[in-house]
Amino acid sequence: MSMGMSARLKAEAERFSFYYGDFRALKDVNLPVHEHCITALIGPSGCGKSTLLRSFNRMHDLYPGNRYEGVIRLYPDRVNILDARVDPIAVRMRIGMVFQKPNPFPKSIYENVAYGLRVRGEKQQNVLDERVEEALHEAALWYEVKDKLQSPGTELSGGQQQRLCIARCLASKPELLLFDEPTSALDPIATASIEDLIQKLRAKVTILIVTHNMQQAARVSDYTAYMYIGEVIEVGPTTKIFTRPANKHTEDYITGRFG
Ligand SMILES: Nc1ncnc2c1ncn2[C@@H]1O[C@H](COP(=O)(O)OP(=O)(O)OP(=O)(O)O)[C@@H](O)[C@H]1O
Repeated sequence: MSMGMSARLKAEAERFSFYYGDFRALKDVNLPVHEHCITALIGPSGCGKSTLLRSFNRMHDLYPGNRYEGVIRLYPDRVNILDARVDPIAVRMRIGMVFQKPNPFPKSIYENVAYGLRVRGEKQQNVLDERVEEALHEAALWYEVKDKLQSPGTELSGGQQQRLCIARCLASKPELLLFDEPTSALDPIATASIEDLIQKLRAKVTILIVTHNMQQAARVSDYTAYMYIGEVIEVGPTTKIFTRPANKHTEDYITGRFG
């Protein structure tokens, strides 16, 4: 087993289905998410990768007509985060999300990172300063921004903005981080630095990542789940999925015969 492998679960989807109105976008999905590992969701366009990822922090709650069925369990407390009694805001404190396009708030670098802490009621300046610096270090951005913390976050480069968004998530000390194609808007150099960062982050946090780039999945992830038309067809250690997939469909996709 490689460094990132762990037998412990951080989360899992169990017989999970999702509906946009009458349209069933996910069908009885089972997906283990191992603690301190990187799990990649791959599959052809429209197979449901983003829909599944967004379910993990109840993003679909924001639109009427959307419906979850089944279970998404978070460990160690085994709470079903889809339970109507569970507050989605509380879920999003434990499970952060980084989007495809960097989306810093129109605020200073400092305030972007301090945001989640302020929302939680943190008022002590020294605590805020410390957490902001720590999160910027963890996101490998501190040395680039330490002398301009009051500048607008939106004035950073694309790759820096993405690391700022990662720092914003990390400041709240999430247990699980969701990445939705986090490098698709970035150039190859910024992409490499984000990939490097994601790999380092798994020491602190569990990671679930959607990528349309198979090479990226092969490079960064410990586990890969192959999805097709709303189903998880196969999931396992990345090396196995890419060299000895059990399913013919997975093999055809991996070898580029379709998709
Ligand atoms: N808001 C929505 N309302 C209705 N259907 C939707 C909505 N968003 C997505 N879908 C449908 O759900 C299915 C899954 O879409 P999703 O975006 O999750 O796929 P994906 O694998 O992430 O695709 P891509 O790689 O192209 O981003 C598709 O058939 C899509 O058309």
